[in-house]
Amino acid sequence: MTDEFTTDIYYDDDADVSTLDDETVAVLGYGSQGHAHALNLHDSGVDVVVGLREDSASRSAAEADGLTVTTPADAVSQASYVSVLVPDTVQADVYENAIEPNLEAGDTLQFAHGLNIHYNQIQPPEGVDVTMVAPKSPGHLVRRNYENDEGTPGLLAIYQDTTGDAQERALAYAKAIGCARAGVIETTFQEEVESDLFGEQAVLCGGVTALVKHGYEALVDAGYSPEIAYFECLNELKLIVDLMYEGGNMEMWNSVSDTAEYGGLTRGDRIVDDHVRENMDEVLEEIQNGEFTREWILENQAGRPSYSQLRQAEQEHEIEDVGARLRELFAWADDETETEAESAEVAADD
Ligand SMILES: NC(=O)C1=CN([C@@H]2O[C@H](COP(=O)(O)OP(=O)(O)OC[C@H]3O[C@@H](n4cnc5c(N)ncnc54)[C@H](O)[C@@H]3O)[C@@H](O)[C@H]2O)C=CC1
Ligand SMILES: CC(=O)[C@](C)(O)C(=O)O
Ligand SMILES: [Mg+2]
Ligand SMILES: [Mg+2]
Repeated sequence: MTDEFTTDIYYDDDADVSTLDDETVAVLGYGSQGHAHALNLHDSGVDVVVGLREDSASRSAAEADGLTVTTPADAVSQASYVSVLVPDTVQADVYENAIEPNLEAGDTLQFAHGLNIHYNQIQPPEGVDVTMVAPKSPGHLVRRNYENDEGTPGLLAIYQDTTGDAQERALAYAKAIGCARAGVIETTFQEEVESDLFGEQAVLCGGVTALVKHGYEALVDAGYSPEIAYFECLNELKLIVDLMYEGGNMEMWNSVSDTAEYGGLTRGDRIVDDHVRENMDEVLEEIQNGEFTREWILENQAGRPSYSQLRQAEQEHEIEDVGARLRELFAWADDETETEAESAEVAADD
């Protein structure tokens, strides 16, 4: 563990996967996170059973991957460690119908996102440990990094420690899925939920795609070709962010031209200005006061009308078609099979 920072960060040497030797881990769900956790745990020598509905399209993938698959209720009844990796919006229902009836004293109930616990959608019983191991990465990269002998940073939180060794078991789990290779930061359910919801809304998913689309539209509306706009504002973003990922903003600044560096440093704050920060603070407030979660729960209860409409509009944005056609022309495109994300998306939709 390092104490260089304000939080405790744990690494492989701080955890022992053999802690789980006598445990059976039920992984409920086999989508983005579920398939990664189940396969990484399995490859780390942990006894895993996957819990999926009888009609789930994910079943064939999990069985083809050599994993034992059963229903969520049966998986929980077999397990002493339950990892809830179904969508946030169905967790309360799965908990009520499959988990709670089969949970036993001394079991671990674990999440990869704290929303349902923090916003009181699930009230766990006394007598069980309630933990969180939350990878800071999309699931298919949690798997890819593990297979490449790398890892993804993760957050670890203990909501309830009845047995006295909740943290030891959660750390063993985090190591088994590869997070301790990169660092496991101790936090709380509240801090994980609020920072994760904010990050995905304001920066990683919402903010960045809005920036890309506005940049694309500004160029195309000014008469530049869609192909140039796509390569400039979307494709090259990965290459830029790769440098930031490897060595911080300065590695990127050191690699781009002086012209780009001067232009970026002088104009960047005009594009993402104080008004954007005010909007960020407003979005964070909606997360902290529960407004976002209430809205998301009501949206699902209504059958996702806005979600479906927004997703359709996103799919129909010109940049999607231009990008798909350009990616097909990449010299290596013929080698591509269905991407992991696409296969995880299929699994998630069932
Ligand atoms: N997607 C990501 O990369 C990340 C997700 N998380 C968290 O991980 C958890 C799982 O999310 P994802 O992996 O994105 O889910 P997903 O949508 O990719 O996959 C959901 C899986 O659950 C199954 N499923 C759906 N409804 C079900 C039901 N009623 N009963 C049983 N199985 C059902 C689906 O067949 C699928 O296998 C969530 O709490 C999420 O917030 C945390 C970090 C990152
Ligand atoms: C991949 C991830 O960390 C997210 C954006 O928080 C999520 O998928 O919920
Ligand atoms: Mg996240
Ligand atoms: Mg998230």
